[in-house]
Amino acid sequence: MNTKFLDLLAQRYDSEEKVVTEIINLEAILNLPKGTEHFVSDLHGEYQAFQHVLRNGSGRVKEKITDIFKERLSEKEIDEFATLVYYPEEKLQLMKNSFVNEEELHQWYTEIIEHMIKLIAYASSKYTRSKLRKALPKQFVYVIEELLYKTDEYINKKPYYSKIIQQIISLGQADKLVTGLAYTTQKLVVDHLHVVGDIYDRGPEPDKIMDTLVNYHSVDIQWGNHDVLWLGAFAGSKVCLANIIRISARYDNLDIIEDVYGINLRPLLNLAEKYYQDNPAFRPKRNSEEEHSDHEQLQITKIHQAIAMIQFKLESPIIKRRPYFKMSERLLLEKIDYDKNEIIIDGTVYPLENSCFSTVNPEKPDQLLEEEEQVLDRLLFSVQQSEKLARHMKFLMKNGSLYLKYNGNLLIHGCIPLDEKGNMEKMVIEDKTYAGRDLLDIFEHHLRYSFAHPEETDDLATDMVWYLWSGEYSSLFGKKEMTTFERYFIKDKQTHIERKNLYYYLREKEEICRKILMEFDLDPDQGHIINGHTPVKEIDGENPIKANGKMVVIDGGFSKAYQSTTGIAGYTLLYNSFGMQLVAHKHFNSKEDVLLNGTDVLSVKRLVDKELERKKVLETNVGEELLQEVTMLINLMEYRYMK
Ligand SMILES: O=P(O)(O)OC[C@H]1O[C@](O)(COP(=O)(O)O)[C@@H](O)[C@@H]1O
Ligand SMILES: [Mn+2]
Repeated sequence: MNTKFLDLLAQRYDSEEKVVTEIINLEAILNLPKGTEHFVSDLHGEYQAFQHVLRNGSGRVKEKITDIFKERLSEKEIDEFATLVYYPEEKLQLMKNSFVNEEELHQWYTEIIEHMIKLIAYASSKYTRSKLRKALPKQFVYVIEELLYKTDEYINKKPYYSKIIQQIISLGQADKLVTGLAYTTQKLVVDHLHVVGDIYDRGPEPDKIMDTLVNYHSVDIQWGNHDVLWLGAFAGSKVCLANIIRISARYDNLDIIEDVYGINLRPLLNLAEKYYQDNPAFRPKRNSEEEHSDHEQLQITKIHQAIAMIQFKLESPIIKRRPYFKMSERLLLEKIDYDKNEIIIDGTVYPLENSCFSTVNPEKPDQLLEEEEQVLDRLLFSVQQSEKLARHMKFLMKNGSLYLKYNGNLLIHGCIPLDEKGNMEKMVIEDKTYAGRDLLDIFEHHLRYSFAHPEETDDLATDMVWYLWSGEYSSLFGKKEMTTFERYFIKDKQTHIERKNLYYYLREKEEICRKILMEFDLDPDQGHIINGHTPVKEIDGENPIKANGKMVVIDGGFSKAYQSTTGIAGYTLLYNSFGMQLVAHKHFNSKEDVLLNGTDVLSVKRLVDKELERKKVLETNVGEELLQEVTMLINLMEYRYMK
């Protein structure tokens, strides 16, 4: 081993004792049970529902409370306790209002603090003391540790402990302590979070989800097609930008663009007012609680049309300059007979309805009006100047990837494109052929390049980000075509169908999943593929656990817009040292409902896989890294202290 490196390391571990202590510490950690991984996907802006799942650890919090207190507390008391752990600030307020005098309140504080300490002792039993310390509220570390490590045999210390608690209460620190303990518990039940894509679009608060993730103790993200659309917009893709605004208008979420990210929509509105009228196909879907005035609704409808038409025009030049995208069938503006208001697709003539083509020049249908170009330039400038968006997008890049190999599993939002024989589908990009893992790697390479060069707007990397959104062999889209145009303008529903890649049928087969795992150098006996993206329709009897347990699909529809088709309100997955469990969540009403009624017994669990032997840190990704550290420290030991 490089002695220079060892000399550097010796600066940090500058005594024999320090090296020995660290080796012993790491070896001990390697033999602890692996931490709990929590998988969520397709959050689609549903911040409240996401918060709930995060705070209750997909049922883990209540499970732990029940384990310890089922003999001592009633079901109602367990519910109340759990709610306090999920939403400490609000629940404290409610509790405080429910007591008639201070004495009662103090009595309650005393009990609840003791209960919380017990809960934390239990929830942290598989962690080292040092890890637990890091999860404790800073200002109370000393006090909590005193309370945690008390042993009941020392009866003579009892007054000392109750004195500590009484002091905390009388010094007015109880609320802070309870709140801190609640958040510590949340951290302890889930060690690491995976978000398997689609944070953005449809729902009202993706920005708040991003803020939560930025502050979360340990998280990675596998980008979804919608996330990539936002990344693309920030990276300079005008067509991605048009798409995010179109979807925001469609779902009545323009305030995310305008108020949250501070992007000025005024120029777009002016253009929209000039060229568009009311149009039923472009009215926003009812999303928010608040009613719009007719005038506001009309404005959104006009913006929706203006940006949709810009989007369609922007697609053409990309399709033309990238023949290997094989999207020429999507040059729909050229297939329109503007006099007859019809379109010919695959030899069939379809009448167009709700058309709004007043900015289209039939001779050159993809030509943008000068005004449209100006609007786009200003929008792009505004997007790339938004500090908040920059913060969120950089985080998404830093913590995200197209796919992830983690503890033997393959996490990917969409698919690995396959052909009819189940082989990895090939795609030619600039005369080179890619398939399987190589294809995904080149996609990711282009996305990262595009993000690093936001000033380039028409290069291959930037076009490729749009391909990831809607191209046939995109691992995030995984369908033959995106029929957005047909959905707006053609009545015949046959034209709306988006044919899925064969992956979505073949993934039911175990041998296909094993083959994919091997393509990614994963052990097919141990590994699973974890997917999001396609809502699992429980309602129709679809099973989210496929291919003899090798494949788990966890898009159950956090997105309210999709809950009627799935019949549930989202799946999450838990993977701890005992195995993997799928949790199906029923509809989440509101935080208020949970606070007042404790309505939280909503999850149904299903076992995906049970470990024959409890899995240790040693067998995880983190374990691998720790092992390398141990090896380095042993080298240091030999080099420095054992000569
Ligand atoms: O439900 P909407 O708003 O019409 O969106 C439909 C579009 O969304 C997509 O399903 C992509 O979004 P998802 O990744 O959430 O599935 C497209 O395939 C489809 O064209
Ligand atoms: Mn998706």
